[in-house]
Amino acid sequence: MACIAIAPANQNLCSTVRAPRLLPTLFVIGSLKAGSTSLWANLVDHTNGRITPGYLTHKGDVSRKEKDFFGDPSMWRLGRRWYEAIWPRCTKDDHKVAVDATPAYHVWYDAPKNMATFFGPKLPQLKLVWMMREPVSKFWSYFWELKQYGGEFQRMSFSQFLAPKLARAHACLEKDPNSPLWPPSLPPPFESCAPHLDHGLYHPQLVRWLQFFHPSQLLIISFAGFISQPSEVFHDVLIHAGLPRTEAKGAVERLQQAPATAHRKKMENSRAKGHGRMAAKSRAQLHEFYAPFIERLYGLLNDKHISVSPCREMGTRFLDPPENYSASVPWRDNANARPFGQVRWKTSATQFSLGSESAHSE
Ligand SMILES: Nc1ncnc2c1ncn2[C@@H]1O[C@H](COP(=O)(O)OS(=O)(=O)O)[C@@H](OP(=O)(O)O)[C@H]1O
Repeated sequence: MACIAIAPANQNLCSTVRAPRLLPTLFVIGSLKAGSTSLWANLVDHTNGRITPGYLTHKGDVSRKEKDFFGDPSMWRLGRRWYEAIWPRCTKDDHKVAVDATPAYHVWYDAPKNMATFFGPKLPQLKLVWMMREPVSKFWSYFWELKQYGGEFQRMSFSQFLAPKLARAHACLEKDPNSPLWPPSLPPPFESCAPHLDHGLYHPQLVRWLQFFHPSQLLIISFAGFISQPSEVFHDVLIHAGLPRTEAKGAVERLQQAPATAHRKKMENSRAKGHGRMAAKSRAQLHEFYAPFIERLYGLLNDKHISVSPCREMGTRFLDPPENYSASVPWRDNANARPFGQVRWKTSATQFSLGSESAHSE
């Protein structure tokens, strides 16, 4: 566990209003479709109440986990009092840690700035967790999530969904090959250059977060590592949140002993399972699109010495596509944990080693 910086003993952040509230110090800021529901459920289910999710808002069930406040401008407008009121009251000897797990935060350009405004000099006390998944399978997962919402996405095939977005992004890259393509609000001609695709552009997003947060406040989680070593990742997150080692150990034991219930399965939160796999051509196009951004991200993580959990994936190419890649099936081995310098991205359809295409492709 030596690669995870040990957080100072947990300090509560109580708001200054007359009936002070226990404000969150732990934030899961990303990524959409990268296991955040599962991690969040482990945090609130297996820490004996030590990690607390706060109250429901008008957004219903999902708001136990996701408060949305610092990202979505319509939520930010609700104001400080509104946010404070959705957390439990502070008690004298309260050792709880409140968690706001909003995986869309990393996509909102103003989220880190809003946090800085809200927390002021206490900002350095916050701990951020960012789960990162190889962006092509993440994009596929998000497509099936969008289909749940009905509307225009309901009738769309994956290639109909993808083609105009890629065309738009490539047009922007032709104008400037170094365009970050994010945020969507870049000035013309780079406005909305990569709709939906921009969720996987971790590099420019991380640059933005580092304008407000010290690298040691961040813990990146490898999605592949989360699946293969859930206990180790859980332990790292608890230590990052400031829990003492003895408590973290107890929580990990409870997680390991927990039965595989329907609740746990539900918390995996899959919409993509049962929908086959992405067509080889789309997959190759997406890999080609994301490859340079992922290279830049590896460079930034290494330059800033940002912790990655599980430890064995630190300094590795943990976001590369695995061999025998299938977008619909998360991999469970350690194929990705290769040293950072070793380039593995392959960018044309013919270079992929592909199994036979699923009958349900798209
Ligand atoms: N333990 C475990 N094993 C394998 N896969 C897992 C696990 N936990 C979460 N997942 C996968 O993570 C995807 C859901 O991520 P999120 O909960 O972050 O989604 S959301 O953004 O909050 O909607 C969703 O991915 P897809 O199945 O590809 O859609 C889940 O299957």
